[in-house]
Amino acid sequence: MSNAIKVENLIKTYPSFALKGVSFEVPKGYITGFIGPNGAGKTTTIKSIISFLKPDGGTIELLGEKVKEGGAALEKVGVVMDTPYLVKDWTITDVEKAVMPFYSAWDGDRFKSLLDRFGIAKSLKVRELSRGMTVKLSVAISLSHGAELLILDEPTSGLDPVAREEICELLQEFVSEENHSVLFSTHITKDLESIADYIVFILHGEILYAGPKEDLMEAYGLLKGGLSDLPLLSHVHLIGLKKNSVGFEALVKKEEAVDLPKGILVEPVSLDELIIYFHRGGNKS
Ligand SMILES: Nc1ncnc2c1ncn2[C@@H]1O[C@H](COP(=O)(O)OP(=O)(O)OP(=O)(O)O)[C@@H](O)[C@H]1O
Repeated sequence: MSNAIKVENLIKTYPSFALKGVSFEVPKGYITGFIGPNGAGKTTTIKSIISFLKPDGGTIELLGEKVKEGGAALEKVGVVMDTPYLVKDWTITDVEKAVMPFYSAWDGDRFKSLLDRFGIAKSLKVRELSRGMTVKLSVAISLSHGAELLILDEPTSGLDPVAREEICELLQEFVSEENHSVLFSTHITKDLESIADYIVFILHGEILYAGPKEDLMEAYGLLKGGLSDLPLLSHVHLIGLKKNSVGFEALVKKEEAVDLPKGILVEPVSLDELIIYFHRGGNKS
C-alpha cells in the first residue's frame, strides 16, 4: 500500500518538550485520525509535516516526495489549521484572489459551488464567519485547488454537532475519490470512531500506536472489578488504572489479560478511554 505521508524519526526539541523520533505512515485512500492528550505533540508534528516548523531531525515524505530543506510542495495538499491564517478584513472574494495564484489547478466554479453548498456568500468578510463557516471555507479552498491530501488540525473543535457532522461527511466524500487521503487531528474522538480507518496515537512526543483503528480497538480492553480483586491481578500489566471506593477499572492489552479471577470482566474500550488511561498510567497500590 502506498503512503500519502511517511514520517521517519522526526525530532523537534523545545525547552520543555520534544518529539522523540516520531515515525508513522498515513496510507493513501483513507482517513487517518491523529489523537493524543493536550500537549502530546500533534500540532508540532503537523506543523513539521507542512514545513511551518523546521524539525531538528528526521525525514518526511508527502505524496511520495521527500520534503526538502526550504519547505514542502503543498500544491496537492490542503491544510486546515486550528488557527486560520486568513486576514479578518478580507471578503471571501479577496480570499479567493489571494490564494488563487498559488495553485495552477484552481477551480473557481468548484469553489463557488462549495460556498453555495455551505451557505457562505462571497461578499462576507472573514471576521463575519462563524468558527464552523471558517473551517468550511478552509476545506472549500483545499477542495478547489485539486488537493489529494487534506491535513487538518482540530477542524471540529468548537463546532456544534451539526457542523461537526457536515465536516465529517465532507471528509468522507473527499476520500471516496481515488487516492485522496486525510490526516485529521482531534480531541473529539467520537468523530474518529465513525469515520477514521487508521489511528496514530501520540503521547509525550512518542508514537504509541499507528495502524488500523479496528486493530487498536481490538487489542485493548477495560478490566472491571472490585478493589479486593486488584491483588489477584499482579500478573497483568495495568496500563492505566482508576479506583473508586468500591471498585476499579484498568486498561489492559487483551492478550495479557489471562488467568483472570472469577467475576472480572474485560469490556470494549473507546478511543477516549484509551487516551485517558494511557495518560493516567497504572499504579496498583
Ligand atoms: N514554539 C514553541 N516553543 C516552546 N514550546 C512549544 C512551542 N510550541 C509548542 N510547544 C510545546 O510543545 C508541547 C506540544 O505542543 P503541541 O501543540 O504540539 O501539542 P498538541 O498535542 O497539539 O496539544 P493540543 O491538543 O493542546 O493542541 C507543548 O508542551 C507546548 O507547550
